[in-house]
Amino acid sequence: MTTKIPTTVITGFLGAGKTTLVRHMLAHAPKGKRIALIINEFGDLGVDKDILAGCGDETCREEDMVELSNGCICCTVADEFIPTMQALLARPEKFDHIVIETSGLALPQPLIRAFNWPEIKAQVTIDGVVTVADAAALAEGRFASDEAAVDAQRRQDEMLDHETPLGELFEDQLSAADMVIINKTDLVDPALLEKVEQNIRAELRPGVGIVRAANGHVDVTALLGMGMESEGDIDNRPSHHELEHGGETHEHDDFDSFSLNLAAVEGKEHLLATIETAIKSHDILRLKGFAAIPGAAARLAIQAVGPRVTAYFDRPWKPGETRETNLVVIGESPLDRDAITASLRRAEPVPA
Ligand SMILES: Nc1nc2c(ncn2[C@@H]2O[C@H](COP(=O)(O)OP(=O)(O)OP(=O)(O)O)[C@@H](O)[C@H]2O)c(=O)[nH]1
Repeated sequence: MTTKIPTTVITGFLGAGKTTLVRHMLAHAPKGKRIALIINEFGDLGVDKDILAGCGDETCREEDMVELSNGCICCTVADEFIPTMQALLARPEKFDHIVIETSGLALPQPLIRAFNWPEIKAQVTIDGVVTVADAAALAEGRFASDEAAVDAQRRQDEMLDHETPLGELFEDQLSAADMVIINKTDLVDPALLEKVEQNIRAELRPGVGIVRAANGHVDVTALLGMGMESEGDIDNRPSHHELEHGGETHEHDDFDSFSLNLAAVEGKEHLLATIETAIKSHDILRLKGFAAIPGAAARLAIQAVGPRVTAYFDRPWKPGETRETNLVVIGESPLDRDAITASLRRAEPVPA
């Protein structure tokens, strides 16, 4: 009997901390364990892979990372995910574990179901589905922008089980979970955190564990080796989208993303302030990328989740690398691309 390779699926909304968790997992995985990583990202810049590849640990080998950037993994199961998995399994090097980071907008259910496809079923199994929840976003009510209005509407219309696209997607991600990590606990006070946890618990299947964390710091040995074989239990993990739209493709047309290149920026503080203003003036859910700061020998990684903008120099520029600023912007459709672009271009130096 061949032993199947365990695969951990990491899901969770945009900016919840999936990449941060993966980085922690790779850094703290048992020595000698070879882990392959499949990264799927909404937006076409490949920021997550770049961040992970910059980690420098023996476990973050760039050749063990595969990027699926052609749309959300749940919509590209047949065309992209299965062939990618087959190619990974056909490699001469053997992996002990596979980790899949889905995009923040992915429905986990189609991906879980894919593990029942004969092409891969014989060789891999889902060790566990881990859903990362953003405690700060939940505490601030960012998933249901007007929860009271939605509830009032619900009371009037029993058929209306449709929340905001964000709320619905988040519930699909929770119902798929074998374990939920409530992340960003450092940003939320304990009483509110308790409420967040209660709300999450109400959406989970019985018995699903909840772990609280900051910066994805969880016990990695508990995370790898859950042995859930989740693909066998897919019918118990309902998805709003699948129930309401049958087998129709999930188009993600509720969300939009575009990337922007700035040849030069005036300076770090000015750039971050400009981004903050753009986020406040437009409905941007997520913004990330890398910036070339004048005079800096390292590139600046920029991360914005909702109103919170952070930045750090992640690695030195490589010799010959083009020093430029690339940002990806994600939000609910329709994004006013022209206005957001104009707003972000204020970070460029004013011509003399
Ligand atoms: N304060 C705080 N920030 C966090 C925590 N976890 C992650 N972050 C920050 O949140 C931002 C988003 O984290 P990521 O790990 O990139 O989130 P993600 O879920 O991979 O994002 P997408 O792939 O874009 O959906 C980064 O700036 C992280 O440093 C946490 O526990 N506390």
